[in-house]
Amino acid sequence: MNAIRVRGLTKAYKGHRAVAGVDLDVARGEVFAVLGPNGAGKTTSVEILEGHRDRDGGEVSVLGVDPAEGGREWRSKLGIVLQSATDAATLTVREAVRHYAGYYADPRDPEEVIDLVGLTEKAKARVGTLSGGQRRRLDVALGIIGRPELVFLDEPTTGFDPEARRQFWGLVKRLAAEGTTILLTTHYLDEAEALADRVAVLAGGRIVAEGTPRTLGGRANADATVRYLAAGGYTEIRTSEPAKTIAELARHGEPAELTVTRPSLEDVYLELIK
Ligand SMILES: Nc1ncnc2c1ncn2[C@@H]1O[C@H](COP(=O)(O)OP(=O)(O)OP(=O)(O)O)[C@@H](O)[C@H]1O
Repeated sequence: MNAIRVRGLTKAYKGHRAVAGVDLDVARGEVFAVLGPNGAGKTTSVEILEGHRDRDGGEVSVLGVDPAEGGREWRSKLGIVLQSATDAATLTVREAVRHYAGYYADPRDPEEVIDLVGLTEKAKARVGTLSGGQRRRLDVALGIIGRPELVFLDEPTTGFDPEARRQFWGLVKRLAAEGTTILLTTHYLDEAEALADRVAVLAGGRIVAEGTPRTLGGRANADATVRYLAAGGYTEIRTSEPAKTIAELARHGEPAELTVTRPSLEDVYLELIK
C-alpha cells in the first residue's frame, strides 16, 4: 500500500480552482518533493492530505485512511510542519518539545530531537526570542517528536542560512534512512535535488511533470552545451554528442575555459512552469 494515493483531487475558493485534478502516489519510505510557483496549489493540496482542509472532489488516502475521516490514532502517525511558526512564545525550547512529546504514546527523546535540529544551545531560550530560522527548526522538532510514519514538510528551510539548510538536509536524510515517508514542498530546486527520490511540478493546480530529479522533463536526455573561449569571445555548441564535439575541437589545440553542461533542474523547472 502506498503512503499517499490521490486521484482527481479538486478544490476551489470562491469559484477559483486552486487544485484542478491532481493525481499522486507516494510509496512508503519515499521522499517526494512538490515544486511549483507561488499560488500553484501546493499548500492547499498538502493541507487536504493532512486533514486540515476540506476538498471538493477526488479520492484521497493517507496511510490507508481518508483524511476527511482521520481520527486521533491516524493523526498520531503524521508529523506536520506547517508554514506558520509555532505559537508557544513563553515556553522555552526544551519545555515546548517536552510538552509536545506528551501528546504521543512513543515519542522520541526530547533532548535527542533538540540536538538533531541543532537547537541544543538554545534549549533554555524562550521560543519568542528565537530567530526565524531557529523557530523553523523548532517547528521541525515538534513535527518529528512523535516518531511519525509520514512527515509533511511545507517549505521547511525558508529563512534558513546555508549552513542550517545543509544540517536540515542531513536530518531529512536521516529520517528517510529510518524509513519515514516524507512529503516536502519547496521553492529550492537544489533542495529537491539533494533530498527527493521523486518530484512533481504543480502549476495552476495541476501536475505538469513528475519524475526523478535526474530525469524530470527529459533532463537526462537533453542536449549538452559545450562552451569555450575562442579568439572572438565565448562559443557555445548545443549537441547530443559532446564527447565527439570536444574531440573535434581538440584537434585544433586545447580549447580555453572548456565546459560541458546539461540543463539544471532549475532550467527544466522554469521551462515547465512557463
Ligand atoms: N483560504 C483561502 N481562501 C481563498 N483563496 C485561497 C485560500 N488559500 C489559498 N487560496 C488561493 O488558492 C491558490 C493556491 O494557493 P496555495 O497556498 O495552495 O499555493 P502554494 O502553491 O502553496 O503557494 P506558495 O508557494 O505561495 O506557498 C492561490 O491562488 C491562493 O490565493
